[in-house]
Amino acid sequence: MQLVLGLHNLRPQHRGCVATIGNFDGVHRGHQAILERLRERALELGVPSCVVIFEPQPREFFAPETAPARLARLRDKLQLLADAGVDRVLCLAFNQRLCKLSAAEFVDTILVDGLGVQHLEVGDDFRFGCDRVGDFDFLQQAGLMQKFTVEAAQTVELDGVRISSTKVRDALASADFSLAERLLGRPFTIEGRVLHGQKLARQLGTPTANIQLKRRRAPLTGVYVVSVEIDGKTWPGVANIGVRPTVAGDGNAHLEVHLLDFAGDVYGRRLTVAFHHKLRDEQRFASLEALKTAINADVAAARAFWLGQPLKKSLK
Ligand SMILES: Cc1cc2nc3c(=O)[nH]c(=O)nc-3n(C[C@H](O)[C@H](O)[C@H](O)COP(=O)(O)O)c2cc1C
Ligand SMILES: Nc1ncnc2c1ncn2[C@@H]1O[C@H](COP(=O)(O)OP(=O)(O)OP(=O)(O)O)[C@@H](O)[C@H]1O
Repeated sequence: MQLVLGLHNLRPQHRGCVATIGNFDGVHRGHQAILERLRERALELGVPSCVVIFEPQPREFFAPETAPARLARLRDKLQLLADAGVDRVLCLAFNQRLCKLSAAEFVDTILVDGLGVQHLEVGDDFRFGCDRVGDFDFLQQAGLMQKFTVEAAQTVELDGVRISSTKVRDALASADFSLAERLLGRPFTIEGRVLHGQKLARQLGTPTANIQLKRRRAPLTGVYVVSVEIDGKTWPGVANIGVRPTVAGDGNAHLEVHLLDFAGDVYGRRLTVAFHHKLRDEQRFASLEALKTAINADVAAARAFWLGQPLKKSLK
């Protein structure tokens, strides 16, 4: 999959494609259906498929403090789009200039002049352009004039409710991991590289792998029963995701995993963590001793959870 960063990096050879536009946070089953249709259209027309995404996402630009935590980092989103067979991603900087483009300017500059789009695939609720005035009808009218076709993808629902990134976030916030899995079409996982921590965990009796989240906020916080994939092998574990109030961290979200039956060095390795069950909220303890007692209880609860439960071999 080819990644084009910014409109200015589009070249004449990039013109001619089928495209879709959106945040695609988490690449859930609704997104997957659009991507599937996009792939079919690309094959029919003999042109590449292109997904237009924004960085930051529009809500993060307009309201950075209240925008929801992302389900996946940009790197993971690109991997998921590549896995869905997308040929090209155009990642546009969402800034003052872009957000002021009218719907007509957006179509002319990005879709027609930039991408030479032949077919557009969007959800029926898709809105774009300054003040979100552009919609499906607007695109269809523009397509008639500028010679591209537009199709509204059928809404994908689960139990009568439209699947959305928001619904996945709600499922994670209420620790309903089986619902999250049904919305995503795969288990919810967080992937990252293991960094060196403050080396306090050893003193607490439970060594932990500190996974770099590279984001300020995570879509879930608390203590969880997890499984962890390392080099294709899956291990049971218990994890804390949060700001670690007892040891006064840097204010950023951290993910720390204690692997139940693993003895070895994981520094620098990439781990994939799948969440199965919430044990409790993160707490500020009065002493390290109290934190240690709580962690020991978490480990015991995680062992009890895994007793008699088969570990899924692969998280993908
Ligand atoms: C299962 C588990 C539960 C945890 N629960 C909390 C908690 O409730 N509150 C908190 O401040 N830190 C919690 N922590 C994080 C510890 O504060 C952290 O592991 C410790 O500070 C060691 O950090 P280090 O790995 O950077 O040395 C938890 C860690 C684990 C593994
Ligand atoms: N359940 C769905 N069925 C069909 N199309 C969808 C569905 N969800 C999103 N889409 C379409 O996928 C494209 C990208 O969607 P986008 O990620 O911007 O929104 P979303 O998933 O609804 O997220 P949010 O909850 O943050 O609004 C848009 O064209 C959107 O209309």
